[in-house]
Amino acid sequence: MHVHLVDHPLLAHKLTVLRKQETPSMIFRQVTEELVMLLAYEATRELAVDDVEIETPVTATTGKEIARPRPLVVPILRAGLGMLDGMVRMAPTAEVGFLGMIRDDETLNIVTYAERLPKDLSGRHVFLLDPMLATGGTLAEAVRFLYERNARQVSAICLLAAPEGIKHLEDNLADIDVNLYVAAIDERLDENAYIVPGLGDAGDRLYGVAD
Ligand SMILES: O=P(O)(O)OC[C@H]1O[C@H](OP(=O)(O)OP(=O)(O)O)[C@H](O)[C@@H]1O
Ligand SMILES: O=c1cc[nH]c(=O)[nH]1
Ligand SMILES: [Mg+2]
Repeated sequence: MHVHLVDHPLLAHKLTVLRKQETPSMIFRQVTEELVMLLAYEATRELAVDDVEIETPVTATTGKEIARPRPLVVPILRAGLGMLDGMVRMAPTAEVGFLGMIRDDETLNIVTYAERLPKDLSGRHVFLLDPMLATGGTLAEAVRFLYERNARQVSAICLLAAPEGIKHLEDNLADIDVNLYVAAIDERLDENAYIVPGLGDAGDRLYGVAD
């Protein structure tokens, strides 16, 4: 796995807004989108492009377009949904698939409760979106799911990661080539497997407290 810690003053500032407990959901959603746009700029650096012949008002020339097959963006519901709009604004030719996964906060077991993805992901660059990489259980399952559908170019974009989660991915996805883009790697997990200092429950902060 290749870990890309994207170190930039704008990311650091916006992440601090998300961390503050008094930041309301409306601002949290807006700033999440902005953060994703900045991370997407780095995460899409290796996207393939094709030459395309175009006419400017002045002359004929050769431009570039994102190559086909189209990239696939996959937010992991629920919290990953908060990252979707920012990502597709940056990658306008991308298609979107969905994975619904929830971590049982007591057992830490991962349940996949929804899936809407192409059956065959051969040749596609897939971008997984999830703000939080805590134990790494969710992301490891999501990457494995994509791999089993023949995805061989997988990039995961997360806002925050815990060192324990990165280690879990390294240990469990040693056979898969994954690029991980994060805005910060925090100190550790607490006894409830929440990221410290973190930002709390990303899904709840985006959308309100779930039952
Ligand atoms: O690395 P892990 O220990 O697996 O934890 C991270 C997962 O927890 C959060 O989702 P959650 O399960 O709370 O679902 P939600 O998005 O519906 O709130 C987060 O968005 C990740 O998907
Ligand atoms: O800190 C954490 C850990 C898991 N899920 C979250 O939303 N936040
Ligand atoms: Mg949650």
